[in-house]
Amino acid sequence: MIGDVQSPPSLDVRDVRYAYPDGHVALHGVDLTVPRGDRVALLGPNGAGKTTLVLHLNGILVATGGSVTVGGLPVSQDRATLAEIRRRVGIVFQDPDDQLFLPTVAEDVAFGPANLGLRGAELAARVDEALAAVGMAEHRDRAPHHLSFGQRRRVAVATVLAMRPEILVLDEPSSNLDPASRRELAGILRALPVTLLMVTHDLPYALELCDRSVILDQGRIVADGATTDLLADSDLLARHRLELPYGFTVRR
Ligand SMILES: Nc1ncnc2c1ncn2[C@@H]1O[C@H](COP(=O)(O)OP(=O)(O)OP(=O)(O)O)[C@@H](O)[C@H]1O
Repeated sequence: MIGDVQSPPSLDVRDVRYAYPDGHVALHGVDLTVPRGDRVALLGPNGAGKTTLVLHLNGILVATGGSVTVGGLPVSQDRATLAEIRRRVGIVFQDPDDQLFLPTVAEDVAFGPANLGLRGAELAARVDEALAAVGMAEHRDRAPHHLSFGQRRRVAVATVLAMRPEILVLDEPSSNLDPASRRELAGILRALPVTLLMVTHDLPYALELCDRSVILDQGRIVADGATTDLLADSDLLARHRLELPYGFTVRR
């Protein structure tokens, strides 16, 4: 998708630094801009700082230095701002069960927008729209714990979409999915009219969904470019402990 140059970027991370309370420095000055409508993969080996960075995007962690701006609004700990930032940044965590806790799918999807004050027909329309976007409309009255893992992941995506986020952040969206569910989710994600930042170790998934990728390693962005170029660079991948599946090659 082509970035919208008229509006502020969905995400603007400037020189973000973060040290955990034990003194471990996890981010050493990260810069990342994601224009509205783009899909970007965030790659990197275990311990690179990907989760730490994601937790800065909606103010769960507070940077030791630098700034994060979402759709032009700076992340801050001010209550009203933080509530708006959390609406704008929809994070889908790896385990859908962290996001589903109500008796029915529809109630789980309604939870966020109801907290924003939506009621009645407006709320119902929001729920229908989000469930339709992930192909789960027919399951609206089922119990989330009766669904398959792949279906629960889709519902978790719907809970976030129902907030009409500025940016959808997905943590390992393809993990634990069988090949058909993985492919179906890719189709769903590709069709969403939303800015997307996808954290993944699944390099073919990054290639399939994101024109652009960034590689984070030891708390620093070490590459930022076309996914095809990055994945075709075997030296770059090896330097940062990234591996394509056996037999999978990428040509520029
Ligand atoms: N609560 C914590 N206290 C101290 N250090 C931490 C804490 N959480 C993470 N770290 C350290 O910060 C660094 C970055 O961790 P992070 O979880 O952000 O990496 P990641 O790229 O998400 O890794 P993975 O791919 O394994 O999920 C690691 O060195 C990790 O050990």
